Amino acid sequence: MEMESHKELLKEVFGESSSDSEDYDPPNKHIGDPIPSWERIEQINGLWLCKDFLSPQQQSSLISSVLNEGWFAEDSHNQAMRFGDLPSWAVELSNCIREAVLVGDHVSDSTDLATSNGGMGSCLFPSDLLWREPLFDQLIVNVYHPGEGICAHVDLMRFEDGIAIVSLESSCVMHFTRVEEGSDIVEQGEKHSHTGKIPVLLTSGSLVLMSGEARYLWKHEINRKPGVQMWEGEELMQERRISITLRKLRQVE
Ligand SMILES: O=C(O)CCC(=O)C(=O)O
Ligand SMILES: [Fe+2]
Repeated sequence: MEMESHKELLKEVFGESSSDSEDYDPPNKHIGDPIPSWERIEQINGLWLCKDFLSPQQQSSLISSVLNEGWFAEDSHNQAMRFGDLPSWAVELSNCIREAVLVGDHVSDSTDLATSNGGMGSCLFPSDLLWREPLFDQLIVNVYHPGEGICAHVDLMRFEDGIAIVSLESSCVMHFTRVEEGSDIVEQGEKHSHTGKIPVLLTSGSLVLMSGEARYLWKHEINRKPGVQMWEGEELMQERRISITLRKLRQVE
């Protein structure tokens, strides 16, 4: 049933697949099987990645919607921010995110039983965040040209917990570093690189969810300077990258 509703929702959001697309089978996807698979970044509680969130068709349609807004008509414009009522494609994207969490939940529950001790990190997206209305009311679209990235930061406290990032076009590596690196919190056991940076590969169509520790205790950055964007021993090709970040403004008391 849930699978059906997800399918219906995707159809509603991105339209019925056109007849000429019937012979097109996106890689790693089975037709009629849109259940998203969630990957937990094990070193970072509250950080989840859904690599197959958007099909290639959905990605193209989303890129068109974004570019049709006309926000990036001039080359010097590389960021657009919207508050409150979001464009319909962003509302639809939010709905898809909620649905992907609901449908994917079961997958993560079963893996968690085997791989985690049931701590905070095992929760894909806390239900109080998932059911708030609206789920998101702030949107940032970033367009990155080759060489451009974003410095290490924790998102501003004016935003609530629960942040989503959808990636489009060029893949990139986002690095996560603990806030107060070098303080007394030392992980037992497994050692990571001496920099303590955790790399996460963001491919086109992927969705990242950050909540809890991932949102508050880790900085994230994208450094696209030559030689930095390495994945599995290879440097990633850098062309244009578009990201869509969705957040909720904190209520001011
Ligand atoms: O472009 C991205 O993937 C991340 C953007 C981001 O971290 C931000 O706008 O706060
Ligand atoms: Fe950010």
